[in-house]
Amino acid sequence: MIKVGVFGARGRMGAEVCRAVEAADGLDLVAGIDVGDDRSAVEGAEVIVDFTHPDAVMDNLAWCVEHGIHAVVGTTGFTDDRLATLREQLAAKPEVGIVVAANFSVGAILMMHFAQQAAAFYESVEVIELHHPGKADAPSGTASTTARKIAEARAAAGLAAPPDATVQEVPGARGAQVDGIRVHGVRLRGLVAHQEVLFGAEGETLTIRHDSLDRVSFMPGVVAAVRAVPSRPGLTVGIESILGLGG
Ligand SMILES: NC(=O)C1=CN([C@@H]2O[C@H](COP(=O)(O)OP(=O)(O)OC[C@H]3O[C@@H](n4cnc5c(N)ncnc54)[C@H](OP(=O)(O)O)[C@@H]3O)[C@@H](O)[C@H]2O)C=CC1
Ligand SMILES: O=C(O)C1=N[C@H](C(=O)O)C[C@H](O)C1
Repeated sequence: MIKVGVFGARGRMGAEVCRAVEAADGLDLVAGIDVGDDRSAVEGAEVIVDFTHPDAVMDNLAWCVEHGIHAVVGTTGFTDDRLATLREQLAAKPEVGIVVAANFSVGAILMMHFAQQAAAFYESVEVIELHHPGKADAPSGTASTTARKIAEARAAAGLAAPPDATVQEVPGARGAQVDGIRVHGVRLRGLVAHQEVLFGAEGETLTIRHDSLDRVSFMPGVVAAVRAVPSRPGLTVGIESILGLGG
């Protein structure tokens, strides 16, 4: 049995993770805590799952590493600087593993993988992410990750910047840019988590779309990461390698 604790247990994702851990063979939910709760409740855990807030997650992870507890992290907000900080902290505790992933749904991971493959073949590309209005951040972690993967693939293929007249009568009308890729965010009651990647070339377009219609879609990836992390010391970014997709 792997003993699991959950940070953010009363949140949208944390509550779903508690249910998934309780239902999963070989996992034992030690405790779920939220804002204001004492972390000592999860001290018996071997793995912590964190779905909290970008402002809280680094402190939570420093605590996990200090206590020698592995972590599976879905909370967004991971810049290169934050990942470098985690690597430094883990260097002092080489037996500890942390898996950080912007998205745990298998479909979203495939969507990013397919987008990366398509990127070299299209002059134009834009990313549209669509989420529930309670989302803490914009653009989504998934959209930023997708844009970075596309930018890397374009650079490797020697593509120039996408064509763009950059006319914006209203600032923001053309969205944000992540590594030179346009990213647009929609917040709409009724949505959960959705993304389209639009590619264009002379006379054709290709749209890759993924929809998480329910937060259960993230659970197989979370459970797989919880099972994998005790045998993966150090930092793992993304769950592609856990799912056997490489990366
Ligand atoms: N990687 C993935 O596949 C996915 C990632 N996410 C990400 O997960 C994060 C959470 O999303 P979501 O569940 O919708 O958000 P919610 O706001 O519903 O839940 C977050 C919970 O964490 C609590 N919390 C905040 N700080 C702490 C802390 N220091 N210790 C313990 N609990 C804390 C919040 O309490 P309070 O409300 O009192 O502040 C809240 O209950 C976001 O960054 C989101 O982008 C979401 C879906 C999938
Ligand atoms: O906040 C959310 O809901 C989600 N957050 C993650 C992100 O920012 O990419 C994953 C998914 O999009 C849902």
